[in-house]
Amino acid sequence: MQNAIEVKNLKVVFPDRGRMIRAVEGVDLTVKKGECLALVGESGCGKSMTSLSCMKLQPSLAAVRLDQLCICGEDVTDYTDRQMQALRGSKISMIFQDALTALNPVMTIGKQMDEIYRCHEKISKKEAKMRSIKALKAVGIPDAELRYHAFPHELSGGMRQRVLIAMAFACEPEVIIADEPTTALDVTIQAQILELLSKMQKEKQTALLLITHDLSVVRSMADRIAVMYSGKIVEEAPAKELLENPLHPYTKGLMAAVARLDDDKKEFVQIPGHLPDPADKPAGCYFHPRCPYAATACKKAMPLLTQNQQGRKVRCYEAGKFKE
Ligand SMILES: Nc1ncnc2c1ncn2[C@@H]1O[C@H](COP(=O)(O)OP(=O)(O)OP(=O)(O)O)[C@@H](O)[C@H]1O
Repeated sequence: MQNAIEVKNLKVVFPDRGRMIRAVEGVDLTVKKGECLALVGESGCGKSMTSLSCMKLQPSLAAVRLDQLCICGEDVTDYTDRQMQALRGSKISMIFQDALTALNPVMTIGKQMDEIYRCHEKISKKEAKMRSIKALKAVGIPDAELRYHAFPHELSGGMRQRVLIAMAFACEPEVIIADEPTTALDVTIQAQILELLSKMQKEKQTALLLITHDLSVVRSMADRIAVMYSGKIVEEAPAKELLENPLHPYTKGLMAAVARLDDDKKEFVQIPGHLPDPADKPAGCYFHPRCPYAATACKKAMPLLTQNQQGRKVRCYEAGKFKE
Protein backbone atom coordinates (compact mmCIF):
# COMPACT_ATOMS: atom_id res chain seq x y z
CA MET A 1 0.00 0.00 0.00
CA GLN A 2 1.24 3.48 -0.90
CA ASN A 3 2.20 5.64 2.07
CA ALA A 4 0.79 9.13 2.64
CA ILE A 5 4.03 10.48 4.10
CA GLU A 6 7.41 8.80 4.15
CA VAL A 7 10.43 10.65 5.46
CA LYS A 8 13.84 9.08 5.82
CA ASN A 9 16.69 10.23 8.05
CA LEU A 10 15.37 13.73 8.75
CA LYS A 11 17.78 16.07 10.52
CA VAL A 12 17.06 19.66 11.55
CA VAL A 13 19.66 21.94 13.14
CA PHE A 14 19.64 25.63 14.10
CA PRO A 15 22.66 27.84 14.59
CA ASP A 16 22.25 29.59 17.94
CA ARG A 17 24.84 32.09 19.22
CA GLY A 18 27.76 29.96 18.10
CA ARG A 19 26.11 26.73 19.20
CA MET A 20 24.25 24.12 17.16
CA ILE A 21 20.75 23.21 18.27
CA ARG A 22 20.05 19.66 17.16
CA ALA A 23 16.25 19.77 17.00
CA VAL A 24 15.66 16.59 14.96
CA GLU A 25 18.22 13.79 14.65
CA GLY A 26 17.72 11.14 12.01
CA VAL A 27 13.96 10.63 12.19
CA ASP A 28 12.29 8.04 9.95
CA LEU A 29 8.53 8.40 9.83
CA THR A 30 5.81 6.74 7.79
CA VAL A 31 2.12 7.67 7.80
CA LYS A 32 0.11 5.05 5.97
CA LYS A 33 -2.86 5.93 3.79
CA GLY A 34 -5.99 6.62 5.83
CA GLU A 35 -4.34 6.06 9.22
CA CYS A 36 -3.84 8.41 12.14
CA LEU A 37 -0.26 8.46 13.39
CA ALA A 38 0.22 10.41 16.60
CA LEU A 39 3.64 11.92 17.23
CA VAL A 40 3.94 12.53 20.96
CA GLY A 41 6.56 13.92 23.30
CA GLU A 42 7.32 16.80 25.64
CA SER A 43 7.43 20.40 24.50
CA GLY A 44 10.71 21.06 22.67
CA CYS A 45 11.40 17.44 21.64
CA GLY A 46 11.18 18.28 17.91
CA LYS A 47 7.61 17.35 16.95
CA SER A 48 6.80 20.62 15.18
CA MET A 49 10.10 20.72 13.30
CA THR A 50 9.46 17.16 12.12
CA SER A 51 5.95 17.96 10.93
CA LEU A 52 6.90 21.28 9.30
CA SER A 53 9.75 19.56 7.48
CA CYS A 54 7.27 17.05 6.05
CA MET A 55 5.67 20.03 4.27
CA LYS A 56 9.01 21.77 3.67
CA LEU A 57 7.78 24.68 5.78
CA GLN A 58 10.59 24.86 8.32
CA PRO A 59 11.88 28.30 9.53
CA SER A 60 14.42 29.90 7.20
CA LEU A 61 17.17 29.66 9.84
CA ALA A 62 16.85 25.91 10.07
CA ALA A 63 19.18 23.62 8.13
CA VAL A 64 17.21 20.57 7.05
CA ARG A 65 18.79 17.39 5.70
CA LEU A 66 16.92 14.28 4.69
CA ASP A 67 17.57 11.23 2.56
CA GLN A 68 14.08 11.09 1.10
CA LEU A 69 10.62 12.65 1.44
CA CYS A 70 7.65 11.14 -0.36
CA ILE A 71 4.11 12.51 -0.25
CA CYS A 72 1.41 10.14 -1.49
CA GLY A 73 3.97 8.14 -3.44
CA GLU A 74 5.51 11.24 -5.07
CA ASP A 75 9.19 11.75 -4.35
CA VAL A 76 9.39 15.44 -3.34
CA THR A 77 12.89 15.31 -1.86
CA ASP A 78 14.26 17.86 -4.31
CA TYR A 79 11.07 19.87 -4.91
CA THR A 80 11.35 23.64 -4.90
CA ASP A 81 9.04 25.81 -2.82
CA ARG A 82 6.98 26.50 -5.95
CA GLN A 83 6.54 22.78 -6.61
CA MET A 84 5.60 22.19 -2.97
CA GLN A 85 3.01 24.97 -3.14
CA ALA A 86 1.11 23.01 -5.76
CA LEU A 87 0.93 20.04 -3.38
CA ARG A 88 -0.01 22.00 -0.27
CA GLY A 89 -3.75 22.16 0.08
CA SER A 90 -4.43 19.65 -2.68
CA LYS A 91 -2.48 16.60 -1.45
CA ILE A 92 -1.28 17.67 1.98
CA SER A 93 -2.53 20.34 4.33
CA MET A 94 -1.98 21.50 7.86
CA ILE A 95 -4.02 22.53 10.89
CA PHE A 96 -2.07 24.81 13.23
CA GLN A 97 -2.69 25.16 16.96
CA ASP A 98 -3.45 28.86 17.01
CA ALA A 99 -6.25 29.71 14.60
CA LEU A 100 -6.00 33.42 15.29
CA THR A 101 -2.42 33.41 13.95
CA ALA A 102 -3.15 30.98 11.12
CA LEU A 103 -6.08 33.00 9.76
CA ASN A 104 -5.72 36.36 8.03
CA PRO A 105 -7.23 38.91 10.48
CA VAL A 106 -8.28 41.42 7.81
CA MET A 107 -10.06 39.00 5.50
CA THR A 108 -13.46 37.42 6.09
CA ILE A 109 -13.68 33.71 6.78
CA GLY A 110 -15.61 33.27 3.51
CA LYS A 111 -12.98 35.02 1.37
CA GLN A 112 -10.21 32.91 2.90
CA MET A 113 -12.14 29.73 2.22
CA ASP A 114 -13.08 30.77 -1.32
CA GLU A 115 -9.39 31.40 -2.07
CA ILE A 116 -8.51 27.81 -1.25
CA TYR A 117 -11.06 26.43 -3.69
CA ARG A 118 -10.23 28.96 -6.42
CA CYS A 119 -6.50 28.43 -6.01
CA HIS A 120 -6.78 24.70 -6.71
CA GLU A 121 -9.69 24.52 -9.15
CA LYS A 122 -10.99 26.67 -11.97
CA ILE A 123 -14.38 27.57 -10.49
CA SER A 124 -16.53 30.70 -10.40
CA LYS A 125 -16.83 32.98 -7.35
CA LYS A 126 -20.41 31.81 -6.91
CA GLU A 127 -19.43 28.13 -6.94
CA ALA A 128 -16.58 28.81 -4.47
CA LYS A 129 -18.99 30.58 -2.11
CA MET A 130 -21.44 27.68 -2.28
CA ARG A 131 -18.69 25.20 -1.49
CA SER A 132 -17.33 27.33 1.35
CA ILE A 133 -20.72 27.59 3.04
CA LYS A 134 -21.25 23.85 2.61
CA ALA A 135 -17.83 23.17 4.17
CA LEU A 136 -18.56 25.52 7.10
CA LYS A 137 -21.83 23.68 7.71
CA ALA A 138 -20.03 20.33 7.58
CA VAL A 139 -17.76 21.35 10.46
CA GLY A 140 -20.72 22.48 12.56
CA ILE A 141 -20.56 26.27 12.18
CA PRO A 142 -24.07 27.52 13.03
CA ASP A 143 -25.58 30.10 10.65
CA ALA A 144 -22.81 29.35 8.14
CA GLU A 145 -24.23 31.84 5.58
CA LEU A 146 -23.82 34.63 8.15
CA ARG A 147 -20.46 33.45 9.52
CA TYR A 148 -19.14 33.37 5.94
CA HIS A 149 -19.03 37.19 6.16
CA ALA A 150 -17.40 37.29 9.62
CA PHE A 151 -13.80 38.22 10.38
CA PRO A 152 -11.74 35.74 12.46
CA HIS A 153 -11.89 37.88 15.63
CA GLU A 154 -15.69 37.79 15.50
CA LEU A 155 -15.73 34.02 16.08
CA SER A 156 -15.00 32.07 19.28
CA GLY A 157 -11.76 30.05 19.56
CA GLY A 158 -13.62 26.79 18.97
CA MET A 159 -15.37 28.18 15.89
CA ARG A 160 -12.08 29.44 14.48
CA GLN A 161 -10.56 25.99 14.95
CA ARG A 162 -13.56 24.50 13.12
CA VAL A 163 -12.86 26.93 10.27
CA LEU A 164 -9.23 25.74 10.13
CA ILE A 165 -10.44 22.15 9.96
CA ALA A 166 -12.85 23.06 7.13
CA MET A 167 -9.97 24.75 5.29
CA ALA A 168 -7.64 21.80 5.76
CA PHE A 169 -10.20 19.37 4.35
CA ALA A 170 -11.41 21.79 1.62
CA CYS A 171 -9.63 20.26 -1.35
CA GLU A 172 -9.88 16.73 0.02
CA PRO A 173 -6.14 16.24 0.60
CA GLU A 174 -4.87 12.72 1.12
CA VAL A 175 -2.98 13.70 4.24
CA ILE A 176 -3.37 16.33 6.96
CA ILE A 177 -0.86 17.35 9.60
CA ALA A 178 -2.49 18.68 12.78
CA ASP A 179 -0.01 20.33 15.13
CA GLU A 180 -1.51 20.47 18.64
CA PRO A 181 -4.89 21.35 17.11
CA THR A 182 -6.64 21.88 20.44
CA THR A 183 -3.94 23.22 22.76
CA ALA A 184 -5.12 26.82 22.46
CA LEU A 185 -8.71 25.89 23.41
CA ASP A 186 -10.34 25.36 26.77
CA VAL A 187 -10.85 21.79 27.90
CA THR A 188 -14.59 21.53 27.20
CA ILE A 189 -14.12 22.63 23.58
CA GLN A 190 -11.02 20.44 23.03
CA ALA A 191 -13.03 17.20 23.08
CA GLN A 192 -15.56 18.55 20.55
CA ILE A 193 -12.82 19.64 18.15
CA LEU A 194 -10.98 16.32 18.41
CA GLU A 195 -14.23 14.47 17.81
CA LEU A 196 -14.87 16.58 14.71
CA LEU A 197 -11.35 16.02 13.41
CA SER A 198 -11.62 12.29 13.97
CA LYS A 199 -15.04 12.11 12.29
CA MET A 200 -13.86 14.04 9.22
CA GLN A 201 -10.68 11.96 9.00
CA LYS A 202 -12.59 8.69 9.09
CA GLU A 203 -15.34 9.81 6.71
CA LYS A 204 -12.88 11.06 4.11
CA GLN A 205 -10.27 8.35 4.73
CA THR A 206 -7.61 11.04 5.12
CA ALA A 207 -4.25 10.14 6.60
CA LEU A 208 -3.55 12.22 9.70
CA LEU A 209 -0.26 13.06 11.38
CA LEU A 210 -1.41 14.27 14.78
CA ILE A 211 1.17 16.16 16.84
CA THR A 212 0.49 16.34 20.55
CA HIS A 213 2.22 16.34 23.92
CA ASP A 214 -0.82 14.73 25.51
CA LEU A 215 -1.16 10.93 25.43
CA SER A 216 -4.79 11.12 26.56
CA VAL A 217 -5.63 12.96 23.33
CA VAL A 218 -4.34 10.12 21.17
CA ARG A 219 -6.13 7.37 23.10
CA SER A 220 -9.32 7.67 21.04
CA MET A 221 -7.84 8.79 17.72
CA ALA A 222 -4.51 7.21 16.86
CA ASP A 223 -3.97 3.96 14.97
CA ARG A 224 -0.24 4.13 15.66
CA ILE A 225 1.89 6.20 18.01
CA ALA A 226 5.49 7.39 17.65
CA VAL A 227 7.11 8.77 20.80
CA MET A 228 9.81 11.38 20.39
CA TYR A 229 12.45 12.42 22.89
CA SER A 230 15.10 15.08 22.34
CA GLY A 231 14.98 14.87 18.54
CA LYS A 232 14.76 11.08 18.21
CA ILE A 233 11.97 8.54 17.95
CA VAL A 234 12.28 6.31 21.03
CA GLU A 235 9.28 4.04 20.54
CA GLU A 236 6.75 3.32 17.80
CA ALA A 237 3.84 0.87 17.88
CA PRO A 238 0.16 0.34 17.14
CA ALA A 239 -1.71 2.63 19.56
CA LYS A 240 -3.43 -0.08 21.57
CA GLU A 241 -0.21 -2.04 22.13
CA LEU A 242 1.77 1.02 23.11
CA LEU A 243 -0.86 2.33 25.50
CA GLU A 244 -1.44 -1.06 27.14
CA ASN A 245 2.22 -2.00 27.33
CA PRO A 246 4.67 0.88 26.89
CA LEU A 247 8.22 -0.47 26.54
CA HIS A 248 10.44 2.61 26.73
CA PRO A 249 10.92 4.10 30.22
CA TYR A 250 10.10 7.54 28.77
CA THR A 251 6.79 6.29 27.34
CA LYS A 252 6.05 4.70 30.72
CA GLY A 253 6.73 8.07 32.32
CA LEU A 254 4.46 9.87 29.88
CA MET A 255 1.69 7.37 30.59
CA ALA A 256 2.06 7.79 34.33
CA ALA A 257 1.82 11.55 33.89
CA VAL A 258 -1.59 11.28 32.22
CA ALA A 259 -4.44 11.84 34.60
CA ARG A 260 -6.98 9.10 33.94
CA LEU A 261 -10.49 10.30 34.70
CA ASP A 262 -11.73 6.70 34.65
CA ASP A 263 -9.10 5.45 37.07
CA ASP A 264 -9.07 7.29 40.37
CA LYS A 265 -6.52 4.87 41.88
CA LYS A 266 -3.79 5.97 39.48
CA GLU A 267 -1.56 8.75 40.69
CA PHE A 268 -0.36 11.65 38.68
CA VAL A 269 3.43 11.11 38.48
CA GLN A 270 5.75 13.61 36.90
CA ILE A 271 8.89 12.50 35.04
CA PRO A 272 11.80 13.88 37.10
CA GLY A 273 14.19 16.31 35.41
CA HIS A 274 13.75 17.85 31.99
CA LEU A 275 14.72 17.54 28.33
CA PRO A 276 18.46 18.02 27.76
CA ASP A 277 19.77 21.27 26.33
CA PRO A 278 19.39 20.66 22.55
CA ALA A 279 22.86 22.14 21.98
CA ASP A 280 24.51 20.06 24.70
CA LYS A 281 22.99 16.59 24.84
CA PRO A 282 24.41 13.92 27.15
CA ALA A 283 26.50 11.01 25.89
CA GLY A 284 24.69 7.70 25.39
CA CYS A 285 20.91 7.53 25.56
CA TYR A 286 19.56 11.07 25.88
CA PHE A 287 17.02 9.88 28.43
CA HIS A 288 19.53 8.17 30.76
CA PRO A 289 19.89 11.09 33.25
CA ARG A 290 16.12 10.84 33.94
CA CYS A 291 15.77 7.10 33.61
CA PRO A 292 15.21 4.93 36.71
CA TYR A 293 16.53 1.88 34.82
CA ALA A 294 19.71 3.42 33.36
CA ALA A 295 22.59 0.91 33.21
CA THR A 296 26.26 1.46 32.34
CA ALA A 297 25.75 0.88 28.59
CA CYS A 298 23.03 3.58 28.52
CA LYS A 299 25.58 6.22 29.54
CA LYS A 300 28.03 5.24 26.80
CA ALA A 301 26.28 4.87 23.45
CA MET A 302 22.91 5.79 21.97
CA PRO A 303 20.79 2.63 21.54
CA LEU A 304 19.36 1.99 18.07
CA LEU A 305 15.64 1.92 17.36
CA THR A 306 15.31 -1.85 17.04
CA GLN A 307 12.44 -4.21 16.51
CA ASN A 308 11.93 -6.88 19.20
CA GLN A 309 10.58 -10.40 18.64
CA GLN A 310 7.01 -9.17 18.98
CA GLY A 311 7.61 -6.64 16.21
CA ARG A 312 7.70 -3.69 18.62
CA LYS A 313 10.16 -0.86 17.82
CA VAL A 314 11.99 0.63 20.80
CA ARG A 315 15.24 2.52 21.40
CA CYS A 316 16.34 1.14 24.78
CA TYR A 317 18.95 -1.41 25.94
CA GLU A 318 16.87 -2.28 28.96
CA ALA A 319 13.39 -2.52 27.36
CA GLY A 320 11.64 -5.69 28.38
CA LYS A 321 14.14 -6.37 31.19
CA PHE A 322 12.69 -4.14 33.89
CA LYS A 323 9.76 -5.08 36.11
CA GLU A 324 6.93 -2.74 37.13
N1 LIG B 1 13.34 29.21 15.09
C1 LIG B 1 14.07 28.49 15.94
N2 LIG B 1 15.34 28.87 16.25
C2 LIG B 1 16.10 28.15 17.10
N3 LIG B 1 15.70 27.02 17.69
C3 LIG B 1 14.44 26.59 17.43
C4 LIG B 1 13.57 27.30 16.55
N4 LIG B 1 12.39 26.62 16.49
C5 LIG B 1 12.54 25.55 17.30
N5 LIG B 1 13.76 25.52 17.84
C6 LIG B 1 14.29 24.50 18.77
O1 LIG B 1 14.13 23.23 18.17
C7 LIG B 1 13.79 22.27 19.15
C8 LIG B 1 12.53 21.53 18.71
O2 LIG B 1 11.44 22.45 18.65
P1 LIG B 1 9.98 22.01 18.22
O3 LIG B 1 9.15 23.26 18.11
O4 LIG B 1 10.03 21.13 17.05
O5 LIG B 1 9.51 21.15 19.49
P2 LIG B 1 8.05 20.62 19.83
O6 LIG B 1 8.24 19.26 20.35
O7 LIG B 1 7.14 20.78 18.68
O8 LIG B 1 7.63 21.60 21.01
P3 LIG B 1 6.20 22.32 21.24
O9 LIG B 1 5.25 21.24 21.64
O10 LIG B 1 6.51 23.28 22.35
O11 LIG B 1 5.85 23.01 19.96
C9 LIG B 1 13.62 23.02 20.46
O12 LIG B 1 14.78 22.86 21.21
C10 LIG B 1 13.46 24.45 20.04
O13 LIG B 1 13.98 25.31 21.03
